[in-house]
Amino acid sequence: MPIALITGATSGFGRATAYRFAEAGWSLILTGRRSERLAELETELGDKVEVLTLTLDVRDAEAVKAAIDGLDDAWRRITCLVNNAGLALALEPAQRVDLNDWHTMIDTNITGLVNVTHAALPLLIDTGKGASIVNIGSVAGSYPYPGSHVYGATKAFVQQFSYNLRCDLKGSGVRVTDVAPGLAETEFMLVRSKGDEQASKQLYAGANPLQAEDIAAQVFYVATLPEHININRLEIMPTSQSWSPFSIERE
Ligand SMILES: NC(=O)C1=CN([C@@H]2O[C@H](COP(=O)(O)OP(=O)(O)OC[C@H]3O[C@@H](n4cnc5c(N)ncnc54)[C@H](OP(=O)(O)O)[C@@H]3O)[C@@H](O)[C@H]2O)C=CC1
Ligand SMILES: O=CCS(=O)(=O)O
Repeated sequence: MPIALITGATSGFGRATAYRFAEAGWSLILTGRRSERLAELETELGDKVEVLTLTLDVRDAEAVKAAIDGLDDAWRRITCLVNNAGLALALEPAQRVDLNDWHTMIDTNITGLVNVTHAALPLLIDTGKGASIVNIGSVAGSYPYPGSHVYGATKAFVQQFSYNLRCDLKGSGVRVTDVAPGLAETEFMLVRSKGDEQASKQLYAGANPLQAEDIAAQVFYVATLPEHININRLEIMPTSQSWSPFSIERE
């Protein structure tokens, strides 16, 4: 069975993606920081498919490398890497943000993603044709909005890194896709608001947002296309979400 390595599998898109690949019988390497949630996933999915869980903080380059280098032969033929672990922090405008929040987003969404990619690339290249890297970007990487500051910038990195990887992976058979969702109901806003359940409920209320399963279906779709097809970028919004006019400050 093909193997998917999914980062941030303990919640939201990552968790739903684990379920989607399990439905198709894939073997799963599931990672996240919360070991108890990983253990739950192993219990829930382990009787259906092969599951290996790795408690990992993607920001820790050495730990990521040790975990991936240390995979047994049976787990090394990775067909799909889903770089999903990530977060937004801070709802304030840039001039009022705690600098630590910016660093956490950069360390997780950029450094974490490149840590995992760097460690997994040799394995994906060994797998060759049909292998893929699915990076979870965001509409925030393409369109500015107030309060997006470093979060949107990290997702712009994800998009460009995905395109640039394609250039270097030419001839290897490994595909790369930037999946860029818009408003989606997960623990994302709970994390962004630092635990404010009311703020999270309010954001999604009446908006008919994307659900984690909607994104999982798209990730599975791009990873299972015929091997000669590479979707470069897939941008997905709920129908309820669109753009506003430019904002003009008048005298
Ligand atoms: N929901 C949305 O509206 C959108 C989200 N996204 C992106 O989708 C991705 C998934 O977010 P979503 O499912 O919504 O949010 P969730 O908060 O539900 O899930 C985030 C996941 O990332 C993991 N994670 C966070 N930091 C780290 C870390 N340092 N090391 C390892 N794992 C980490 C968490 O696991 P744990 O805490 O156990 O480590 C968790 O499993 C993110 O990259 C996010 O930016 C993109 C567009 C829209
Ligand atoms: O990445 C998340 C989507 S949004 O909140 O920036 O629209």
